[in-house]
Amino acid sequence: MSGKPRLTYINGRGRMEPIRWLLAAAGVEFEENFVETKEQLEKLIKGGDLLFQQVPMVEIDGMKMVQTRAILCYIAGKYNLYGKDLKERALIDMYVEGITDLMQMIMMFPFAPAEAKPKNLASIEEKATKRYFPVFEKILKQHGQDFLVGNRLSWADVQLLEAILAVEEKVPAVLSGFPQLQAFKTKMSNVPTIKKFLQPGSARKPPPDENYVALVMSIFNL
Ligand SMILES: N[C@@H](CCC(=O)N[C@@H](CSCc1ccccc1I)C(=O)NCC(=O)O)C(=O)O
Repeated sequence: MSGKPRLTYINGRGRMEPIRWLLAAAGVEFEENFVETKEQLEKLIKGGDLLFQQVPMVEIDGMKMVQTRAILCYIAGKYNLYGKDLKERALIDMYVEGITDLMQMIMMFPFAPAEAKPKNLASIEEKATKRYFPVFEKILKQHGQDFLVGNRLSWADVQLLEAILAVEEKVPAVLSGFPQLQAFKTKMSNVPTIKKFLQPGSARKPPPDENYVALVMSIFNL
């Protein structure tokens, strides 16, 4: 037993990627157990470790945690990335939930039929530039700190950086109208633990491709 958290999921972003980001930002090394076939998933289910017969599952502090948000909340609390008090935690929850709504669109994009993809991409760009990014541009301008909440790194900063990079993979110029977010991206990308995660060879997973889509479809009933 290494003592490190152990992540069970497919070798791809999916629902586990925000967990990888948060652990990496916290400077926590982790192990990965990749589910590669439907049979492996069924074996895990039979083994009784998956509370709702689903992954992600993270083994941490003697627990076999499931449910992505529950896992993220536990990690944020454990590694002091969840604010200094209830009100800061409330802000972090609001920001993270909003960003998660945007990330859900991105997470499901690869599975849309080809004819729907142009419309879905336009919708991602529309929501990013008209609903979500303007909110964080204003917060950063008004807050006058490097971080979204308080004056230190939190889960919200990590989730926003992940979302900025994910949208830029589809819409490279998406930050052209958001100078505060451009500065935020540069500063957050240079936080040592995040900078290390952004280096090639880290546990960060690549953008979804057709192999990833085939893998997910072969294992899960999407
Ligand atoms: N509420 C749960 C949902 C977990 C979930 O849907 N897990 C899927 C794998 S992620 C699937 C996935 C992978 C990539 C992109 C989108 C999606 I959805 C699963 O185990 N399905 C098996 C089953 O439900 O029987 C969470 O947040 O963790």
